Amino acid sequence: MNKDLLDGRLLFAIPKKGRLHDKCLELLAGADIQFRRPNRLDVCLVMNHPIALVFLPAADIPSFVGNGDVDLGITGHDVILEAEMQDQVTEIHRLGFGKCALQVQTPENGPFNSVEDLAGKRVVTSFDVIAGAYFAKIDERLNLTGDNKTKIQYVGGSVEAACALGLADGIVDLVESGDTMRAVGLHAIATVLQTEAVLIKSNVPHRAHHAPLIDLIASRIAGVIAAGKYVVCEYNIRRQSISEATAITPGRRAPTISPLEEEGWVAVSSMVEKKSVANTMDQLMKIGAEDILVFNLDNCRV
Ligand SMILES: Nc1ncnc2c1ncn2[C@@H]1O[C@H](COP(=O)(O)OP(=O)(O)OP(=O)(O)O)[C@@H](O)[C@H]1O
Ligand SMILES: O=P(O)(O)OC[C@H]1O[C@H](OP(=O)(O)OP(=O)(O)O)[C@H](O)[C@@H]1O
Ligand SMILES: [Mg+2]
Repeated sequence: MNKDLLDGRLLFAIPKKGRLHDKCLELLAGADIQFRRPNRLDVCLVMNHPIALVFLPAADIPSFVGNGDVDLGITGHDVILEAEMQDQVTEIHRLGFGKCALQVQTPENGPFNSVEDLAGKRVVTSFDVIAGAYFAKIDERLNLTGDNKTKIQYVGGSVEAACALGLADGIVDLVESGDTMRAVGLHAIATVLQTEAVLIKSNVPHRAHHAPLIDLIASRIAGVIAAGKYVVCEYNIRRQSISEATAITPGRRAPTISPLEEEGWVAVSSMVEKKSVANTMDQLMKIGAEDILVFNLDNCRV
């Protein structure tokens, strides 16, 4: 692509593959950021905004954003810390996907069942910066020095194979469902950190002229995230039960309450967190609510 085509455009980095890629495409669609990505091209122009999307490995995005090579990006909180870019980028929003934990794992029936047991031994990981700092503190606490310190070795992937191959006494790797860990006979002995996908912007000042567009994208993305988190719950209830109903469905500011044509009855409409809606409906039934309806949100600004 001709570099002039990118002039003046806000550069937005998106994971090109892996666990975060599909969710990012959904977010872009929800935020009405329209583009066509020609086969195998990693840079493409957005049709309805002065933006270019740059598709990069998730682990490279923190340094691209932190160094000001691109303005905005989506990646994991974990890889920002691993790239030591937390002071060069600002996390604008947590995005609610890519949630997992970075955990210290050892063979289930082995001799190392705490990080103190494992300290001084061989640890294999793709997160050698984070794991190195983590074990350095433990080594210091246990007065392990020189050759007795924990030996951290970097591998680029398939970390979980290291113990079975006899290359490691323990690993530090991501765990979501725990299926991978259990499948290879490992168990978690400590959690180093929790992570999820985040929207980040560069702290490099020469990109500041893009601030209004960054605010617009951030607000649209926040709307898409909130729309996935909430549903609208509507129901009818007797007027005398309004205060109980309001306690169960307080809404974000307050529920909308409108009179029904039938004397003594009102209709209530309120946003409710998706994850607790079944429980909310049970409670509404108990106070006599009728015709309880739940609607998904396509998009919102809240
Ligand atoms: N199992 C998982 N569940 C949830 N989020 C995850 C999981 N694995 C990784 N992530 C998140 O996604 C980010 C990118 O990891 P991912 O493994 O998808 O990228 P990749 O290694 O570039 O891709 P691939 O594994 O396909 O080569 C991680 O830094 C982490 O934030
Ligand atoms: O707890 P789980 O739900 O099993 O998820 C954890 C697995 O997901 C990631 O691997 P990924 O699929 O990205 O493969 P990779 O090891 O090749 O990066 C991570 O490295 C773990 O291996
Ligand atoms: Mg991976």
